[in-house]
Amino acid sequence: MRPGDTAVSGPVGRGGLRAEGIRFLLDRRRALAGLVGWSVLESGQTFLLGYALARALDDGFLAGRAGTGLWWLGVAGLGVLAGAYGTGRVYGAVAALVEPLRDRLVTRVVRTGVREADGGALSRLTQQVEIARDSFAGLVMVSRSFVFTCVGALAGLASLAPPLLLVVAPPLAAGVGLFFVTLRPLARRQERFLAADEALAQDLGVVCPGLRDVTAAGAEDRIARDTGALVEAESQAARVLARWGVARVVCLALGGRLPLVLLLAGGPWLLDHGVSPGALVGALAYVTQSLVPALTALVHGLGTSGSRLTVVLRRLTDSGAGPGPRSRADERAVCGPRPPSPHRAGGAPRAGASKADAPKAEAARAAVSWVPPLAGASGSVPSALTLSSLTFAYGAAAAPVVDGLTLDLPAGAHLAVVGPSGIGKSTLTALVAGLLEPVRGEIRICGRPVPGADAAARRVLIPQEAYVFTGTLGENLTHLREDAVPEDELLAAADAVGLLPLLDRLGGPAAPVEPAALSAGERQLIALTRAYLSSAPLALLDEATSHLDPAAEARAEGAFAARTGGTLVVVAHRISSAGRADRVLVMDGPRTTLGTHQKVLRDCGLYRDLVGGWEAVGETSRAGAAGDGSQPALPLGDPDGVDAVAGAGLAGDRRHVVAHGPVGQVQVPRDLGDGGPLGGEGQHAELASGQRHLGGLQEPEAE
Ligand SMILES: Nc1ncnc2c1ncn2[C@@H]1O[C@H](COP(=O)(O)OP(=O)(O)OP(=O)(O)O)[C@@H](O)[C@H]1O
Repeated sequence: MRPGDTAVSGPVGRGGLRAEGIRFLLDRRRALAGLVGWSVLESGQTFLLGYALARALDDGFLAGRAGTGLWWLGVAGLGVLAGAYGTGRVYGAVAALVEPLRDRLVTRVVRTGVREADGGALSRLTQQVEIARDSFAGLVMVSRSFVFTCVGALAGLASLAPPLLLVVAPPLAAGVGLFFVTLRPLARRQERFLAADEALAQDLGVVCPGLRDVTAAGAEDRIARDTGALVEAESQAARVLARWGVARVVCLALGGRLPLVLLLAGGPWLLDHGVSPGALVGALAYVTQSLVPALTALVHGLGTSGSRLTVVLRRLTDSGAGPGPRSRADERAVCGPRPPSPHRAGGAPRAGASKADAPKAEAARAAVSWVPPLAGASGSVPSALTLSSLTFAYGAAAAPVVDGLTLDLPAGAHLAVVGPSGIGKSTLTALVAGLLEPVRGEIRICGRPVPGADAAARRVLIPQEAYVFTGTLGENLTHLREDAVPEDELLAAADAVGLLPLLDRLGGPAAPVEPAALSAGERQLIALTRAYLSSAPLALLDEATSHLDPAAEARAEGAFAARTGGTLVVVAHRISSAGRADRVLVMDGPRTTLGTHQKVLRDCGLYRDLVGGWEAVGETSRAGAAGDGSQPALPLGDPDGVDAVAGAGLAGDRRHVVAHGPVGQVQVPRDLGDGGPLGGEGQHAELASGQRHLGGLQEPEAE
């Protein structure tokens, strides 16, 4: 390493950066001299371009001496060859300047990376070093090219005819001057834009992988607000930058186009005042072939590479070369300081949560706070859930999945949604959760519209795939609560939902949880208990108990149904869920049937098919009652109402979830009672294949 290559230590400000840059260049005087030498050869080519063209016309072709004209053109050709050779050597000289810069920066970041033992930071920083090298090389090339092109062209103009210099030089100087005046404010705006872009990229890097969790936690409004603010900030920075970008156009027009216009418009006058036609053509060649391209490269190159280099160098030299931005920001050399993430404001990652999970967990942490049911004008308590002519389709030309659905659920109601697979049950819950917007109609939870400012606080959606993060069990369970949850409340919730055995086994609320070490059913129990503990009055269970055994499912649903002030909507995974609900909504394409289990059983053929057939009611009911004796059967034919079915479980269900008729064209025997004539293994297999057509209403797992 050379003496001047010692790594810089400590933060370096703007002034320090400039001084260090000058020192760096002074240390490389030889490389700079080589660069100048080869650039002179290049500028000789520029000089010859217009001069030889003027001579070829004036002394050759216009004077009737074609040989002389061709000779001068040959000279111009040789100039091009010499210039090309010079350009080739220029690259070598630029490399002699750029590579030491790269080595120096790499040394610095490797030291930092090794010291901090952070491989990721090291990789990002070395990537930024490459960006710095490329930007520096670009900067050297365009500024050098502009200077030597100007020297060659202006010398050529002066030697052809001094009036030409007077026409071209002033507007060129004005354009270049304006460019340098606007360079600093423009670079600052560019930096601001890059910083805003980086902040947005970092925010999206946290939010996007956790979108499912954000949705599950009902944090959409908050995330949309926070990320939206960053989008708006970037948009604002881009607009300001674009306004300043207009200055570049003015520079180019002034320095490049105006000389051309003046030469053409003033052509007759110039010709009358001693400028030869060849000299005028030579001047036009200088402007169009040399000055305009060089000025354009300078304006675009210096504007972009310059500010990029400044930003990257500051990032690399400031504060011991911190790790810098990730993701998209690295690719774009977007460096600026990282603003605090709005999602982290006021909330450090929970103790025990892994680094990887913390952002997800924070993103998912929704402000689900209790919103008391609003009293109407009359003082009456509004319905827990109201759907008015709700209509939704997945596309403008698509058939509606939900069509004119009207529904009113009082607080404390327990609704089961059933229907064939793909009929729209999850779509309905997504609409109620505010994840989809209706095409027509209205949704209200506790009297307030969905979507709406605080809609997410009034419902909690538990999807089939349960979200559990690395942390303590207690952190997982209280994730949706803003306030501290007393341990006895937590234990009571765990007991109600059926989590207590797992809680004991893991070692209590303070025990660490490793999501991958839990079964799918255990994860569902944790998610269910978390939702149970949340303050949201409406719980939406979208096949959220699919991995639980029937008894555990019954217990969890029962807990939600009994939750104080709680209203429950269950997309039924098993038909037994419908039996436990006080209302059943059967979705059958655009047709829907709503009522108590008994009423729907009477009125809806599809529901009868789903539960085993109206005709088989008495028989199956009896068979169910004689099942394992531990749980009452689904009372298909019992007109006394739904109360009797609470807790309907395995034995009854297994007899009833037998479809015949139109559902999925499944032809399954009606009676598969244990010990019956069709109760062998082969029939179980047949039933299992039939289940897949039963619209999410599945038979309990085969024993
Ligand atoms: N994002 C989407 N874009 C377009 N169509 C969709 C989308 N999501 C669902 N659908 C369609 O909407 C219909 C209803 O789907 P949905 O998931 O609501 O049914 P489901 O009753 O919940 O089904 P399952 O019981 O199998 O979960 C289906 O035909 C499905 O293909």
